[in-house]
Amino acid sequence: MTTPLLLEVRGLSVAYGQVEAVSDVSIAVGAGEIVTVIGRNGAGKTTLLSAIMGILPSRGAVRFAGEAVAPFAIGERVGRGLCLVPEHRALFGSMTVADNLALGAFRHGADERRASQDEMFALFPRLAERRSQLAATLSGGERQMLALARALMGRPRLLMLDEPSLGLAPLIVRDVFRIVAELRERGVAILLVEQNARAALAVADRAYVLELGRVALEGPAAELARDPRVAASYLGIGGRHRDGPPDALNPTPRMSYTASEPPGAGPTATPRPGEDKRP
Ligand SMILES: Nc1ncnc2c1ncn2[C@@H]1O[C@H](COP(=O)(O)OP(=O)(O)OP(=O)(O)O)[C@@H](O)[C@H]1O
Repeated sequence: MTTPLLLEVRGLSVAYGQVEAVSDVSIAVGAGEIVTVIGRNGAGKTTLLSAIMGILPSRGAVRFAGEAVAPFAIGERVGRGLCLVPEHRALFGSMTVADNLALGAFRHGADERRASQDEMFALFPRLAERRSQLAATLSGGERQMLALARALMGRPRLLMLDEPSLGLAPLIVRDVFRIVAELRERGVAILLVEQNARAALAVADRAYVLELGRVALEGPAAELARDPRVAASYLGIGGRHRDGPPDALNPTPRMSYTASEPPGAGPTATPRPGEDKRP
């Protein structure tokens, strides 16, 4: 990766009681990058984002913009430019679109808030048309747009999106991913967690495949999209459907690129503990 690292996660593990949902996960997001983490239901994607945000306790190291974030509570992480749009979108249904947006910039002064709102209404014209409408009455796609816009009101440096395509019609999904690509152009880095592997790999620069809480594959998104195991297990191409066995990429050798290797260097193995590194 040539861009400076914005987010660096090293050896992150998260347990619910005795059950480890995320195990020794290392991922990185460079400034201005879109990085996606794809995986099936229960792979640990939401848990990973929650731990990075400080919502869940974890072991391992998380650095954001060169600083270890462990001492910072959620609000302080937000203040530093780290923002999460959760899967359930967490809007205030009985408040208007405009008021939901204002909440996203509650730390900013009135002038900055107004400027951010104007910017959001330019980026999301449907929200501008519905500025006085209650959030509860919006369509699913509009709710997702509002959740995105509200997060952007805080002017994040890294936006973490948990399944933004969930429950949306294909045309709306296309709109959401178009906005995600546009955010990169505006300098916002994106960590995108998705089950919709096809759309996520199409928009992302780099990708990680999470299986049973572990990184099974990583590399440039375009290369992973061509990887026959990803195609078979996550894109429904070549025989095996994405609803196949839960650990579909294993027991084949775990292939990956590490963040320090140049893109295009070809797949390398990410060994599990006690497993040999294979070519
Ligand atoms: N609060 C909790 N208590 C106990 N186990 C949990 C809790 N939340 C999640 N888990 C378990 O942790 C594992 C990872 O869940 P997680 O929600 O992170 O997966 P996910 O990849 O985001 O799945 P999905 O795509 O369905 O949202 C699952 O086995 C899940 O059942």
